[in-house]
Amino acid sequence: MYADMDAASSSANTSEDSGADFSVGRTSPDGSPLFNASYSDSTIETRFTSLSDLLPSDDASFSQVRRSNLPDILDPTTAAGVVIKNICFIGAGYVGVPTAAVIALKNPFLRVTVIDRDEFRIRRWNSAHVPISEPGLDDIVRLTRDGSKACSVEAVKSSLAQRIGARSSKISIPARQPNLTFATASSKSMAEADMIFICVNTPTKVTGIGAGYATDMTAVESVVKEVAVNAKTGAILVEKSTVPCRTAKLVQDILDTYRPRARFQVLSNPEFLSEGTAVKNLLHPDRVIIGSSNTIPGRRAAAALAKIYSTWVDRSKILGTHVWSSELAKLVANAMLAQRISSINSISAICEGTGADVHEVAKSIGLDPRIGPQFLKAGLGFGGSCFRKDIGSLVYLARSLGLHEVGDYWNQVLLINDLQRKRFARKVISRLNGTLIRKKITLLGFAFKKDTGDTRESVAIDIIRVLLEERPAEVAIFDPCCSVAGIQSELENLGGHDALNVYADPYQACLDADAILVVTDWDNFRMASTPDHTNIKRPQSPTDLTSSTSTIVADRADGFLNLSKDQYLPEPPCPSNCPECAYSFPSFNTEEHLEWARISYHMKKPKLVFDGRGILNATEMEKLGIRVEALGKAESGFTLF
Ligand SMILES: NC(=O)c1ccc[n+]([C@@H]2O[C@H](COP(=O)([O-])OP(=O)(O)OC[C@H]3O[C@@H](n4cnc5c(N)ncnc54)[C@H](O)[C@@H]3O)[C@@H](O)[C@H]2O)c1
Ligand SMILES: O=c1ccn([C@@H]2O[C@H](COP(=O)(O)OP(=O)(O)O[C@H]3O[C@H](CO)[C@@H](O)[C@H](O)[C@H]3O)[C@@H](O)[C@H]2O)c(=O)[nH]1
Repeated sequence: MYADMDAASSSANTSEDSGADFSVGRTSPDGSPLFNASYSDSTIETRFTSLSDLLPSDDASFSQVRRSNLPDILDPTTAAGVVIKNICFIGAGYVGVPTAAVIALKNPFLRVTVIDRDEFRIRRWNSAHVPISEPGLDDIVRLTRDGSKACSVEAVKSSLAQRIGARSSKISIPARQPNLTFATASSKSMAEADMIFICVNTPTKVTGIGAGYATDMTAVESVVKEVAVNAKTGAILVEKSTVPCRTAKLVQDILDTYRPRARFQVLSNPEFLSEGTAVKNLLHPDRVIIGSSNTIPGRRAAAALAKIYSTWVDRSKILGTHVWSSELAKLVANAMLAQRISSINSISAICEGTGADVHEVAKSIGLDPRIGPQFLKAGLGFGGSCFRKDIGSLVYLARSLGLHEVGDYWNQVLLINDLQRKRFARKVISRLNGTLIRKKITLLGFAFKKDTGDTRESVAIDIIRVLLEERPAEVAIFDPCCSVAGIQSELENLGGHDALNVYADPYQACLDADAILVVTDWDNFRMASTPDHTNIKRPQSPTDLTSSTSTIVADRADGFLNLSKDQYLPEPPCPSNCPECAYSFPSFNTEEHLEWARISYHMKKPKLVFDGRGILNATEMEKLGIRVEALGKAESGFTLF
């Protein structure tokens, strides 16, 4: 797979490179010539002859002035004269909309427009059926998209009132004008924008040079061309998407090619939010990184962006860097986080062979402040749309620079992640006596992590693939947040299979299961924190699947806004034939815990539950007759002493 990469740096004049379809061109680390219509193939060849071509020093537009002589981006005077009134976000996805909505919320005098070519997505953002399930997001979208009514709230309950020292028992909140719009029409929104955020997807290439590792820049390239044609001169382009290091040069090259006389500034402002906590992360970021060129206009553009963030982010958390550092920092942040997960997962395999408990090991090492407790949760490994692709991009970058050992080092993080899923699936098969024929296996969870309905790079798919090879009678799937139709469409990647069934009810999914696999760390799948087995209502008959469950307090992001429900304006009405109104979502109340006693009653012996996320208390489950097998703990029956 990598053989082509070295060849590419010395001989780019291949059939892939010379074709007009840029989607299959090299994208990292220095793909800009391939995206620049003005370069001939011979130009490309000259530019790829040595490693020094890949280094920033050759790039005048990004390194004109020594950094020490540049104005401070946090100094409000640096942005003087840069007027930002209209902002356009391109890409109405998991990053584009939460970021746009929070910027709109905190900057009521800015007009924010989110555009996307996906009409279905835009229609849903303009409806009561927002397409992304993210705690707190629907509140912010409603407030910024629809505006709000004036109202008063009880001061005693309001942290806002406490902060402003209000004496009255009520404080008045004025009406708010809408300042967030969703649209498919792109050229007008781009033409009006003073600042344009690129938030489109940057997946891994699936074919061509670097397939499986390099970033597919098709969407970025396409929107930058549109921006070049439509944007007003002086507009600031912000890379919000995660992109390979030196993409800003690629962007600048495209702009120069299509609008040679216009002047644009290109910034890098990577996003670090995690799904499930996106609103929380955006409202309280650890840091905001703004990368710019080493030029005065570059720093002024960075200062203008810093000013927008500083309406709610402490200036000490806003860091100005060179654009290459900012682009690379995003890949490195994800690689370091994922590396911790693979490191602890590699230890989980050792634990299984030695009798140590990986959770005890993780806790023990996490107490060392130099190591810290975060991202040491052993289990099925990382899924999601980011970690795999971003490490792939880093591996590709290193190998393209001839740093093969460095590439191999980071690639090992991916290999350990794959291994963990395989080990889990093999463990299930082995515990079920090596055969799944005539057996029902239930997967609890399909989303790549809790508190999201996102199924991209779901761990579940890989596990199901292995299970299906053993020809089970049924693989049943339940997730509290993913729609049945959404899971079914993901399963189509497996080529469709009669044995696969998606349930909207967890108890139906678990009925008569030979084994249950906990695949996502949903809090609902944990046992209630104070289990009292004497009080657990046992079903009277195997068909009694109706009893209610205990309640947990969900860690939701609501309340961030100090909002009274009286403030909301009515949501846009749905047409009578609204397809989303007919969508089937799980009937399960997402603020309830599963009743494991009830599940146990309906399971087949030996009542095996495989805990892929380390969220179940094996001792408590044993009281219900359930045997829990987990990654990172000694094999059942293993005794050292
Ligand atoms: N999802 C996350 O948690 C997260 C966090 C940080 C960074 N990122 C990065 O942000 C970027 C976007 O990720 P996402 O999860 O929001 O992706 P997404 O798939 O949810 O959204 C991307 C959107 O871009 C739209 N799009 C693609 N090409 C377009 C075009 N030519 N014109 C208009 N719209 C177009 C798509 O229709 C889609 O709605 C990626 O680079 C990703 O790596 C994602
Ligand atoms: O100790 C841990 C922590 C996480 N995970 C798994 O790792 C994956 C990713 O989790 P998380 O990082 O919480 O979610 P993401 O939404 O993928 O966020 C990551 O990817 C984003 C996209 O680039 C970045 O912005 C975030 O900073 C980065 O945390 C999930 O499958 C988790 O189950 C573990 O297995 N063990």
